Amino acid sequence: MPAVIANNLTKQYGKKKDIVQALKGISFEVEQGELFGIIGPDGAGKTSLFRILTTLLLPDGGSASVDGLDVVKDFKAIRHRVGYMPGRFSLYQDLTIEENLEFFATIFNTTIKENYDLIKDIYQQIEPFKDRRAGKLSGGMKQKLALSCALIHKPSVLFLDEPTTGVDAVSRKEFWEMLRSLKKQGITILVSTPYMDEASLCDRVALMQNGEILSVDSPEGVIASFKQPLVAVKNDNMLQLLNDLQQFEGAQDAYPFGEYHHVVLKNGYTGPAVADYLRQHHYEHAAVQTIKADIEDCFIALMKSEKH
Ligand SMILES: Nc1ncnc2c1ncn2[C@@H]1O[C@H](COP(=O)(O)OP(=O)(O)OP(=O)(O)O)[C@@H](O)[C@H]1O
Repeated sequence: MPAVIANNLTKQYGKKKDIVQALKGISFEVEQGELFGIIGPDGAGKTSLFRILTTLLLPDGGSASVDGLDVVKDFKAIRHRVGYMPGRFSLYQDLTIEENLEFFATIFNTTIKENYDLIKDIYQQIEPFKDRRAGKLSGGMKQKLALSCALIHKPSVLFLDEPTTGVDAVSRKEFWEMLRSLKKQGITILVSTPYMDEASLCDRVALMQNGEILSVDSPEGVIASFKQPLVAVKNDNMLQLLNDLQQFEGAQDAYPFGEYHHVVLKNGYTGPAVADYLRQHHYEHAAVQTIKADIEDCFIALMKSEKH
């Protein structure tokens, strides 16, 4: 039995002229023990989806189950089985680290001691500061405390809504390592993120945009679906270069990518054709390299093809 099943979920906000269709019929399944990513920009509908699956919001249509339990009918039972780390900091700022953790343990009728093993690796990193108020912690420490609190009742499915947003690169990396070790303990994890590069750290990812899921696949599967030739181009005047690349008849798309511009070529065009075009436009020293698509290139292509 899959750990999570979403079947044609819909959700809208507002009335009449101001209606926002936040979820437009979302369907997917997450297997037990999977680390499943939901990647999408702000406003894609990730929070609405997580709030429905954690029984904090009712869907307008469709159905969903977690651990075989229905999110509407069996909401009470589900609440004991899921851990939820909301996007915004959810802890009590005036309580200390230890008091926050005790509070969450008490609501679930358990104790820190009882489930210490599960949170040990994470909690030990902040335990030396256990008397510090949550409001006075750094972003990375808050994140570790919030994760400990979401885990303290030993959930079988963990929902993490944008846990790495606004967190520095080192803490982001550490956080993903923590998730991989939680996965080894058999916990199913759904994690949402706006960062496309985090997709490659998941077992499978769903790409979400405007209330719809555009694809569900393994990171390798997403990359394999990219069939167009791709080149990376660099020169001194990157802004002018981008404009010129976008005018190239063989370019299907051109966009900034780190210190390069990536150009997706129409079939039949190759790197040397791009180099010729640039020479004709007086770029004597532009570096043009044929490259393999990265997961971000694949998502950009999927999102743009959906928009058209
Ligand atoms: N309570 C609400 N009332 C009106 N519109 C809402 C409400 N909550 C969300 N929305 C709208 O629904 C859409 C989806 O929002 P949601 O928060 O689910 O997306 P998200 O992917 O989590 O984005 P974010 O990271 O910005 O929270 C957005 O257009 C948002 O403005």
